[in-house]
Amino acid sequence: MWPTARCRAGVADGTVGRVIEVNELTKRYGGTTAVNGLTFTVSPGHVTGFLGPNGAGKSTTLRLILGLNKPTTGSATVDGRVFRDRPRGLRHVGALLDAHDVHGGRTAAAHLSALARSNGIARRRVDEVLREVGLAGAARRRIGGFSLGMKQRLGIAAALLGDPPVLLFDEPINGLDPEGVLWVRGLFRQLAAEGRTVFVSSHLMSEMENTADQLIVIGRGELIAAESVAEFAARGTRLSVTVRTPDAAALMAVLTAEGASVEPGGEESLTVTGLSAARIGELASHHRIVLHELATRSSSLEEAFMELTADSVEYLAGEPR
Ligand SMILES: Nc1ncnc2c1ncn2[C@@H]1O[C@H](COP(=O)(O)OP(=O)(O)OP(=O)(O)O)[C@@H](O)[C@H]1O
Repeated sequence: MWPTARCRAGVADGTVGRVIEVNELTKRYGGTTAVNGLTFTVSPGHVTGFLGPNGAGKSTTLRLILGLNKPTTGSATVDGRVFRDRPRGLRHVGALLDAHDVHGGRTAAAHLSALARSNGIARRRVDEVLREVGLAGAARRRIGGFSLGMKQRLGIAAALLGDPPVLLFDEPINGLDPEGVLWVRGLFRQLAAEGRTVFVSSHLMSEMENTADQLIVIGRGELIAAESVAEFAARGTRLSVTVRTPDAAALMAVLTAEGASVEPGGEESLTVTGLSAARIGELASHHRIVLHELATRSSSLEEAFMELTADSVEYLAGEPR
């Protein structure tokens, strides 16, 4: 839970815009097109996952939303305006972009105090956010000695410092231990439940499926999907049936003749698509083929993500040695 002292002015007064709008956004670096004609909206009250394989353009898009880089064409706005034109800084949008991008010689408290001062934020927020992210005990330690997980927590503290209605996080789960991962998921959901806009990038669907309720998926700088997690999951729900039988060749012939697509696996198992488990059972019984296993499985969110982004994966590993 939030400390009672937590200020909520920006959130509670309802006057601060929370919608992120990305419109026909393109960013080129010389011959590299990092972002290509992206259009999407991120709304308050949700955790929106921003997914894409390595090099898809997620960090570039977040930097453009924050006004840290200029678009080649198109626009990225928060509350209808380019963010760098807004005077309220960290009190409007909080962001964790790169956890390493901090002065290692400073203490955690000094780092946050400097940010608070330059953004007109009360000093007491420094202690509040340090407590919130579990770093109160490390407040006087130099950041240079922090683990990646501690730096992520510090970056999250900095994002929360101004109690902003809009929050962006670039790969915040990297380096966190299991307790940290659970904590950060709960934190994001809590922030969204408070009516904030929470936009979180990741290259792993598994990190997002228990956290986000909306998804923006990109590949090679282009939009692949913008929908709820439930809608995204439905795309990938291609049912397959796993069958184990000592007579795999005979069953394969029967099922193929019925129009199913059958892939042989190890240990006398077959993976069948295009026929229900019930129909496979009937056919096996009719042909007196013994079954040792008959199980339906639906493809996971991770598989749906891999399928959808397969054509846009830039960096593929070779065959294992
Ligand atoms: N400053 C830059 N100069 C040149 N190319 C850049 C620059 N920033 C990003 N790129 C290129 O733009 C593309 C998108 O990079 P970006 O970092 O936005 O992707 P990402 O989805 O955040 O990837 P990752 O998950 O690996 O962090 C990549 O091909 C990258 O090499």
